[in-house]
Amino acid sequence: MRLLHKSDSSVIRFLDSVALWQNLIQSMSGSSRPVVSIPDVDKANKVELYRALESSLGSPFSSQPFVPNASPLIIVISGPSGVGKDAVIKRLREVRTNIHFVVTATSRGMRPGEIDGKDYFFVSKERFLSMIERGELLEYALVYGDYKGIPKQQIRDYMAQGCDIVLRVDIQGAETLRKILGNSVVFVFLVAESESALVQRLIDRKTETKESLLVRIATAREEVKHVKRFDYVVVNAEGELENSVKLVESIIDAEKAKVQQRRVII
Ligand SMILES: Nc1ncnc2c1ncn2[C@@H]1O[C@H](COP(=O)(O)OP(=O)(O)OP(=O)(O)O)[C@@H](O)[C@H]1O
Repeated sequence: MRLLHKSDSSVIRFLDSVALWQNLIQSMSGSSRPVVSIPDVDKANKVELYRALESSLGSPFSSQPFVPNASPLIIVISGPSGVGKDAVIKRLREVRTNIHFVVTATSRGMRPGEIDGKDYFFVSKERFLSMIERGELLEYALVYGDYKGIPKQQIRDYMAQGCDIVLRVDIQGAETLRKILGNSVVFVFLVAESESALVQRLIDRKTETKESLLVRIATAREEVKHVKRFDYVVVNAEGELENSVKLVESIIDAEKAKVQQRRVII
């Protein structure tokens, strides 16, 4: 007597399934349908064989996709100041079509060079307050005296067109969205390879005063502790922007290949 190997059991399973199919075909040919002879695979042409298999199984082979199209995703990108959120999103939008980057509404005045509807939707404070009252915003915050918020309708409109949605929020915004949307959206934390790299990037950007540099770096120290509440972390290492974008693309692709898709209702 010989012990059954794993490979033996897979052969048996395969033979079982062949037998099952044979039984099925036999039981089908027992019905009123005429018995169809299937030509030999090495002799028949493809169409002939296809038709014969179809007739034997009793119904035309369906061209319907086995799996429905993946639902549109909402991807929330967050991370400390200066880590490269804007840079990653800008590149992502260049390399990937069918993505809509949500334009935030703000009550602050337009700065020179800014374009309404592209950089922000600029609205009056009164209009912003009425948007809050009517529940038109997914999330909003008062930042240094100005309101900023995410308009729901924009997300709905683009999702209805089949677009994936990218939201860029600070860590607090991500926490709020997690509370509102739970696991129905994907949370990506962008981080530099080290604190030192992050500080150098902020210095190189030349947009900050020494005071604001201190605030941003001290805040970043606290913010990196929040990484555990995110679904994915992407290290945007110095000079490796393309790799970071590729990783975000892979995250989107993997999410779309999930059997249990995230379903979001805004
Ligand atoms: N992988 C990278 N390597 C080198 N420089 C980078 C990389 N990613 C982004 N940068 C640069 O770092 C600086 C900060 O990036 P960016 O403005 O995109 O950060 P941010 O996270 O959007 O910051 P904030 O939250 O303050 O708006 C920019 O000058 C950007 O060009």
